[in-house]
Amino acid sequence: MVTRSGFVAIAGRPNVGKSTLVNALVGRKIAIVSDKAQTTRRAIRGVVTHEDTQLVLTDLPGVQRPRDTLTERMQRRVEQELGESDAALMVLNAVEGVGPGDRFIAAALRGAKVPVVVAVNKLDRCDRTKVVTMLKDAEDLGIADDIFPISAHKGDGVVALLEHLRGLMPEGPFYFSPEETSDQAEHVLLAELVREQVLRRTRQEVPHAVEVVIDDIFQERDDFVRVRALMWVETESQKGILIGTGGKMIKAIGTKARKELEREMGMQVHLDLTVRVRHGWRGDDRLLDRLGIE
Ligand SMILES: Nc1nc2c(ncn2[C@@H]2O[C@H](COP(=O)(O)OP(=O)(O)OP(=O)(O)O)[C@@H](O)[C@H]2O)c(=O)[nH]1
Repeated sequence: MVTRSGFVAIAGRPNVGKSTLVNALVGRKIAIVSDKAQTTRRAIRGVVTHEDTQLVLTDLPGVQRPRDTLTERMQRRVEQELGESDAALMVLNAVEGVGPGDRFIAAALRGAKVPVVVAVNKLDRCDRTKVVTMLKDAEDLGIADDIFPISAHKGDGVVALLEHLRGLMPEGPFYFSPEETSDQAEHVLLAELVREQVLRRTRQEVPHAVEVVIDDIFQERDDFVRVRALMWVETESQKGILIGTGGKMIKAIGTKARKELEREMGMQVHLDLTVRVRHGWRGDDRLLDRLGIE
């Protein structure tokens, strides 16, 4: 059998629904979903294998103007990923319309030497007039001939998009065995599941100041595993918020995160959460390396 395989770099402003789309394409919970901007700090991949074609999806962090060390590193990663991809998929949010952020990303994609596809997402929240305007605006970005109206949330239009992307992949051997849906180390996925619960429960600067690292996974029995996770924050006050009055917050995060881990790992989980303060970790290259953030 002649197989096709390739990498699809997914770009788009924070919150347009990239993670939801990756999940819809892969059909499994891979990328974390949150209504807070910039959830995805690392490039998270999902793998879709269908018949003779394999797509490796790279869920890129939002392309943004560099603000601090971490964001500059993100930017470098975005450019590197585009250079190593076979197609780029830009996601737009039809509810918010095309804005300066989208044009900034479009400009970055214009230099890409691979086919660019645009997905206009969240159509379930738009009326007909808005959809027509949005498709026109998407076309006016001038980066893609192929524009797909979709609802990643409901799954509408996702199959057509997937079929189109499959057609863009060059001939080549599969990168992953057909059963694999993600190349992430298990601990990265588990850490993201814990962090998702932090994002859901905290406000303002706290969500983005928190990084979760899985410190230890100890399989005690076939059906029981102990997971130790460290939550790094930048200040004592953030630590206080995460722990909460009488430990209420950390308990709530831990309970929900444990259930998510149990679902992911398919066994009983004991989750041990510790909060640690690391002042200014965003600017610390050594710590970023340890956390696996490039
Ligand atoms: N109504 C509707 N909501 C959607 C759709 N797709 C995503 N959302 C919602 O939009 C929000 C952001 O979705 P994400 O998938 O986290 O967005 P993202 O682009 O990955 O965001 P970052 O990772 O933060 O850059 C979530 O609340 C999703 O449930 C859609 O098709 N329709």
